[in-house]
Amino acid sequence: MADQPLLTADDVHLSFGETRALQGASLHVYGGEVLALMGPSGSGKSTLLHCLAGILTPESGSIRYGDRDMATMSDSDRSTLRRGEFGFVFQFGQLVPELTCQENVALPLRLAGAGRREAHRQAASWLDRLEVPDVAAKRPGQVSGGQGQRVAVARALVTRPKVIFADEPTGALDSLNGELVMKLFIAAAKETGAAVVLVTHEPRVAAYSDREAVVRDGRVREQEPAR
Ligand SMILES: Nc1ncnc2c1ncn2[C@@H]1O[C@H](COP(=O)(O)OP(=O)(O)OP(=O)(O)O)[C@@H](O)[C@H]1O
Repeated sequence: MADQPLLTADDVHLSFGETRALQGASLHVYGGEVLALMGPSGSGKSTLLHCLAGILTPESGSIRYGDRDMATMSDSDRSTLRRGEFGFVFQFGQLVPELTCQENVALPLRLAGAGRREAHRQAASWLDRLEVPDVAAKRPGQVSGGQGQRVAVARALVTRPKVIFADEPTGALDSLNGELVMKLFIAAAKETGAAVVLVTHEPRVAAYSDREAVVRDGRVREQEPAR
């Protein structure tokens, strides 16, 4: 694991109207680790994940990626960062319904400039690793929730991102496939030095992580990294 954090949240505050979702949340995420964000429903886990990913901007406090302050980046720099260096597995609406599952997985590579043939070859290989090669030609509406979730995981990993953000990535999966997805996240962290930040309610899933951080009332209590 790297010495310097890859991502740092420092005293982050964010409200939705009267709801104070984050009230001084601080967190460090290191390259090469799988970090599980746990905590009660409504405690601010997803909001924190969205702030770390540069999707939401805190009202106060800072989010740094390496030595860059996300708040001072332009919208277009933030989207370039998200597209080029981050991978996402979110609960809802992540696959493009008009594209086949293989085209969905190939899409981030195509957006990054890869040729069609190469993008499709890599997409097929990731669908194999996620053990859903048979859904390649189907559209997301024609596959089960669990298959769709594995396609979304393949799409997040295909570009070998530096940070993978996952919100309940195993929620629609049975325990065997949940385990498969967690092992692929761990492999991504260990092979490429990626950081994996995942929100989960399941202690069984968190048990695969290197470290846990508990979010409660918009604040974080994080385990010390093992050194
Ligand atoms: N877009 C929004 N508009 C209004 N309130 C929101 C919005 N997003 C989150 N909230 C509120 O902010 C608080 C924190 O929500 P958040 O989704 O971060 O919690 P969570 O810990 O991820 O919850 P869960 O485990 O149930 O997914 C909650 O009270 C929630 O209702």
